[in-house]
Amino acid sequence: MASGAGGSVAPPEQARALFGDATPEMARYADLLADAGVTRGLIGPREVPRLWERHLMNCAVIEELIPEGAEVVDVGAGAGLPGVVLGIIRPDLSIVLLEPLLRRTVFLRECVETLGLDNVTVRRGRAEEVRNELRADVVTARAVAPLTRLARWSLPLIRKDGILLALKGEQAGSELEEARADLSAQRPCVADVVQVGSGKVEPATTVVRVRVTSEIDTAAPSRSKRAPDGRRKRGRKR
Ligand SMILES: C[S@@+](CC[C@H](N)C(=O)[O-])C[C@H]1O[C@@H](n2cnc3c(N)ncnc32)[C@H](O)[C@@H]1O
Repeated sequence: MASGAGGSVAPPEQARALFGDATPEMARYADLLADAGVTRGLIGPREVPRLWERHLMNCAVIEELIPEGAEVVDVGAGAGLPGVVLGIIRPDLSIVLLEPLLRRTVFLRECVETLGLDNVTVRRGRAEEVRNELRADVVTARAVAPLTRLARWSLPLIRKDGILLALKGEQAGSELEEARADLSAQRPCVADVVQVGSGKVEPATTVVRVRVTSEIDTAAPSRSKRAPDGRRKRGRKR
């Protein structure tokens, strides 16, 4: 991994409280973002002082919406937000970081390798190109596209009873109301806006949650083998 940019930012007290034992690993990821992430133009240098509060912690709190052992696709992962964060704090999840741009996938692969995240894989491509190959219980997306377009790309990837979690800002409610009819026309679903992380992050993270209530009509193979009890095997290479 190339180095030489902005150095590192120590985790604030609230981050230590939120991440617990995962804090050192999260700090390594923060260093990768602050260093190679900045020199390669994947995040702006002005983001470095607010990496923890605005990016890592803000992303991490969505984990409370994700069921145990879920298969997750992070659409438009960019430099790994929220997918890498989730991979660090939730080793039970199986996560695909889906990203079309080569230099971003190179960085993501380096992060996965450096952090030893064997529950995370990187896939180069656009969401609309992988609908016959990838299936997810949960699709996450942050700062990727307006909701209608994001849903058009993402809903075909989601299993029945699976969810799209779109991290949005203050306009989430109005964006959802404008998109609601279009979402239902794409696939039967129910959608709401939820706040997560109250008391852990300030402000709380706003998420548009879309639960798909219909089966996918085309079959695609599962990405990972489940144990006989239906749960994924845990464990991580260090
Ligand atoms: C503004 S960045 C956000 C990255 C990251 N999620 C974050 O919050 O920092 C949007 C990302 O979406 C990716 N993207 C754009 N269109 C896409 C598509 N159709 N499928 C998957 N990713 C896409 C872009 O390449 C870019 O990396």
